[in-house]
Amino acid sequence: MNDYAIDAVGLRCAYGSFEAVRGIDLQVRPGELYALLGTNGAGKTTAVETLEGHRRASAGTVRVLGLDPFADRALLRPRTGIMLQESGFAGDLTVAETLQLWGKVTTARRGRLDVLDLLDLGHRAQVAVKQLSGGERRRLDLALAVLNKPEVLFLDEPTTGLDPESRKRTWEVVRGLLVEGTTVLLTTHYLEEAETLATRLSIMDEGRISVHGTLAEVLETHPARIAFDLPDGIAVTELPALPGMSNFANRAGRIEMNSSDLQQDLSLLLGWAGRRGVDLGRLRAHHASLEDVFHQVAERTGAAA
Ligand SMILES: Nc1ncnc2c1ncn2[C@@H]1O[C@H](COP(=O)(O)OP(=O)(O)OP(=O)(O)O)[C@@H](O)[C@H]1O
Repeated sequence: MNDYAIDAVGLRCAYGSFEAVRGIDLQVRPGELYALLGTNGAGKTTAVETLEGHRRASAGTVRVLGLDPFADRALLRPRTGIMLQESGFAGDLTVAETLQLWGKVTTARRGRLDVLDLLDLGHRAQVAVKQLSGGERRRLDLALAVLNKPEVLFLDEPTTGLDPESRKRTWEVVRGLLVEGTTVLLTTHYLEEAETLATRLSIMDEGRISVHGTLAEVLETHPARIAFDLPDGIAVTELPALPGMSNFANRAGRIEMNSSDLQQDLSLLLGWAGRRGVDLGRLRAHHASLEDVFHQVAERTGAAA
């Protein structure tokens, strides 16, 4: 017995001879939001579907609230909420009817229309599902997923296709659930979403977890970046030696480099530019962002973001 709400060790999932998930460890603590990021086809959905109990792991152990999600599905399902990428609503039912139907299926404890108000859908309760906008459908998806006040909520790309306002509304709802103690496993392609909501995160690539930790831990392990335009009349060989520099590149006069000591390298560079009286055009210097880390993971295997 352990204290994790979700605990996967050495998880592997295969489609025939193709192994989509190649031995991942994933531990999510109660009440935290864990974001699973990854390149296209990295295996996120496959991993999450296994945690949801939709498919059996080909190797490794998986526990959700201490139960095996595949073998103990009947016990576990009422305690979890699942928002899939694609939902299959009956378009002719109204929003309220859809909610009532789903409430019966999941023996929802909440099971009433207040969840619609929570997601700003109260005024659409009597509208047929097929008449909802894309964003409203997504919000209805979330309403159904949280209807039974789940202890563990799986959100697979919950805000894809939503406008910024609806996305923020969704984040507020998710934050509210976290305050109530719900554990959330989120997959998303929006890095900002993970930065905003996640306690911890990991980045998957080709079936494996490449990077994991809190946002600060993930960023700490990656170098800062410096970029500027090579001043007119200056040769690359004249630039000062920077002790923390690596991955130096000259892209048609745009100089880019990593720096393991941003403050020191930047002060050396600016000191040199001052003495030479040259302008470092479009100078940019910044600590690693989640986007930088993501691109480095993707570049390692040439995967698309
Ligand atoms: N039913 C299936 N049969 C065979 N291969 C599959 C099946 N479903 C997914 N795959 C393959 O498994 C790999 C992982 O897919 P998965 O959908 O889990 O990745 P993902 O990280 O969720 O991708 P995306 O972010 O693009 O949705 C991909 O190479 C995909 O083509």
